[in-house]
Amino acid sequence: MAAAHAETNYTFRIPPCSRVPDHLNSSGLRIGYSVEKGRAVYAARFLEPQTVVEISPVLLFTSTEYEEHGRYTVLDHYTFRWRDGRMALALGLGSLFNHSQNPNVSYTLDHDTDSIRYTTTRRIEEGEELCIFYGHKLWFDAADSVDAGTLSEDLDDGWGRLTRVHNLGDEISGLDIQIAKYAEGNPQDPVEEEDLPFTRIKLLRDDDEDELSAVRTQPAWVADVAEARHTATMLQWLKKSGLETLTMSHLKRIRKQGQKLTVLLALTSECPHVPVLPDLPGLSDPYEVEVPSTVALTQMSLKHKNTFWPTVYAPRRKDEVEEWTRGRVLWACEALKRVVQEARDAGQCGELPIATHVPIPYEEEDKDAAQLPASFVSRDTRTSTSHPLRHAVLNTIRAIADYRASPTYTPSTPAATPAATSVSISLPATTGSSTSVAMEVHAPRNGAHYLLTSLSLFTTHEPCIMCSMALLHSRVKEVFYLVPMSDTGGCGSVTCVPALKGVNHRYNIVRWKDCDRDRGWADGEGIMIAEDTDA
Ligand SMILES: C[S@@+](CC[C@H](N)C(=O)[O-])C[C@H]1O[C@@H](n2cnc3c(N)ncnc32)[C@H](O)[C@@H]1O
Repeated sequence: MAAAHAETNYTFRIPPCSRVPDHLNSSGLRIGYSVEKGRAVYAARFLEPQTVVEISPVLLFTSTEYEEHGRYTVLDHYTFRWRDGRMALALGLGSLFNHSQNPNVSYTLDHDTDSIRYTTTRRIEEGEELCIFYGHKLWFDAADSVDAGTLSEDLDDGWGRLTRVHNLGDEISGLDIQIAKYAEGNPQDPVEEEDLPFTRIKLLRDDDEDELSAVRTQPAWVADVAEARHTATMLQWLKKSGLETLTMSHLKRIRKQGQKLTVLLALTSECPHVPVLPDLPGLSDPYEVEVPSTVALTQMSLKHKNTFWPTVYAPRRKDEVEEWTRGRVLWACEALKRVVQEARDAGQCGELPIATHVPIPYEEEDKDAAQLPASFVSRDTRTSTSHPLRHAVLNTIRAIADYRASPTYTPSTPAATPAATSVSISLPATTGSSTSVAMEVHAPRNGAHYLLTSLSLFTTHEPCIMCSMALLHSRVKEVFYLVPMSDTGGCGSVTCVPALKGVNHRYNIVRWKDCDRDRGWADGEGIMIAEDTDA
């Protein structure tokens, strides 16, 4: 929704409240009146998130008709850019949704049925106004946003301003709405489970660290104490020394190996220099050992971690849900947007419109563990390579393994570069020419580690059973997908591979909401494939 032309030469008046009809649609929306905005759509009752609240048929104008007439009329405040340069006027309630910087309704242009579908993006209370997002370049002073004018002038934030909104195939998608929503506010703020744009099908089980190879460690300073009676003195000294920090709270202070007692002094990351110790008989010089980076969540993980250093055991409460912050949700929305773009491009090049993306992890802990200085994007290349196994997921797994395992590869940008730098890496042709690596160099790569441990994989379509199994073997941390594949999916539809009995690894599965075939907004993204395709 946006005025197509800034130079409209008529006066638009906000209709007076006496003109508001008594109207209630079957989803519980009514027309009301707001002094600043004119007519508006309100919730007559509580509405669940992801509810389709209105489907408006549209009246279409040809581009000539619109250019010659429509744009000089009040229609210019109400029309949406449709296909082939046509303009659409939403009938029903569709034309009465006002604009908000924090919309609670997303909309999808349905070119097959010539209609626009409006869906709530969050829980809406009775009496609340329902608003959509018109774009950043507004032609009026928005009542609920002081920043809107500044944005339209100064900020190219990916919406591409109004013209982008109007371009064919670039309609405001559900993802754009979500990105705009989570870009606002404090990135540290937690997001309620029900407000997340996705559903977590399978949470990471606490046995994710059950393998010894998955234990993440870091160096720490320790010292041996010759006599047991001196450990208490050392602990008292430590408290006063300033070496102890909260980040050590998952580690016990003393390790006993046979008769040998060792005291944990400090994490090397927090105390780069050799600590100066008190003058105590039999105390060794400080030396470094590897200690676990995190608390032990399971008994098995505790056993493994204790082989490095005695660790605190803190199992999660049953059904405890991992918390998501606004920043992390934004990270996920942007990663998904990237993968949708890649799939759409692939489709336009004659490939199946399926793509995968492994971004640099959001959490610092995962960043450290994964040591992935590059984000990886792959598309399905079965068509161009005439190879049945060139699925997007397999191409990504292959690309990351090749990149990490190659002993000869040296990033063209030195690893010591202080700021993140984008460079391109050529990958072996066997993965298909479409695998690209957007490399942001932050750290030296880990040449020995070819798995996807600690990494999140985003994919447009639910992976097939083969790919779901490959992801399991690759030890991926979590898989996000947009389109469920009811006939072929191995992450919840036909079967749930990581939940099968006997598998030696489990990963989280996260499914985007409202993306069902023929119903959800993903349907309008140009990436739909036959349901019996293995994605
Ligand atoms: C599609 S119409 C929405 C319905 C309109 N309020 C009416 O009464 O017909 C778009 C117009 O509504 C008004 N409008 C929409 N959102 C607004 C907002 N946040 N603040 C002020 N006016 C708004 C602007 O005048 C805009 O040109």
